[in-house]
Amino acid sequence: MAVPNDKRALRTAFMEKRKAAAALLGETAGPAMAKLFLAHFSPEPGEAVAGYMPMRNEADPLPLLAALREKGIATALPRIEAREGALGFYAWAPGDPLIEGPFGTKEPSIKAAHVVPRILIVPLLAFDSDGGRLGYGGGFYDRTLAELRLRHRVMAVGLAFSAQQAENLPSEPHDAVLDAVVTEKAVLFFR
Ligand SMILES: Nc1nc2c(c(=O)[nH]1)N(C=O)[C@@H](CNc1ccc(C(=O)N[C@@H](CCC(=O)O)C(=O)O)cc1)CN2
Ligand SMILES: Nc1ncnc2c1ncn2[C@@H]1O[C@H](COP(=O)(O)OP(=O)(O)OP(=O)(O)O)[C@@H](O)[C@H]1O
Repeated sequence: MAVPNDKRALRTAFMEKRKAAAALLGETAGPAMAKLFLAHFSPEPGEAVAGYMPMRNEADPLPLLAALREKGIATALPRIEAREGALGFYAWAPGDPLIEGPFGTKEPSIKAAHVVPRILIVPLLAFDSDGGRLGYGGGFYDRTLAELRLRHRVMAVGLAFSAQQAENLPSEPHDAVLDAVVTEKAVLFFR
């Protein structure tokens, strides 16, 4: 099935909004988001938190990953294991080596240990007040959250600039919903 036209136009529009917000807020946003996350979520040691390596003006989760690591919480990054599949997660902390992955991503080394995360920090282009999420269109997080949610409770926490909030994103049956979003200003809970 073709990608709905409105999703494509929204991707272009929110790529621009995210770029402007990143330029405006600079390096202050990542630490502000880390502080807000830690004020609302308290992962237990043993509950791994998955983040991502920021690309193309995405909100920066590295200050948060570093803070979690200091508290003794295991942190991980995704690896694209199959184009049509779910992401795999592998142990990684700021400073650990990275290798080039598909689509311009950077991934943990092949020696990193496999991790099953309970909290996922999710990258996005846009979110809405129902927890709807727009990504790059690969469907990776939709498939990953659907698969993980069959097995155990997961918290999917979007990380975004407040300027990435959309009115009403188009929603398709396969779209996985976010539990919360952390911006530089607030934490929003959706379910
Ligand atoms: N930082 C980060 N890491 C991530 C994601 C992400 O959104 N952000 N992903 C989230 O899923 C996965 C990677 N998925 C991606 C999917 C598509 C493109 C991409 O550049 N797509 C092209 C179109 C390519 C095509 O049509 O073949 C584009 O948007 O121009 C990038 C990453 C896993 N790692
Ligand atoms: N649970 C699923 N099972 C099989 N295919 C899926 C599933 N979820 C998504 N897809 C596929 O992924 C495609 C892209 O989905 P969508 O446009 O919602 O991506 P996205 O959420 O914006 O991207 P991403 O999650 O990679 O950031 C869909 O058209 C569909 O073919």
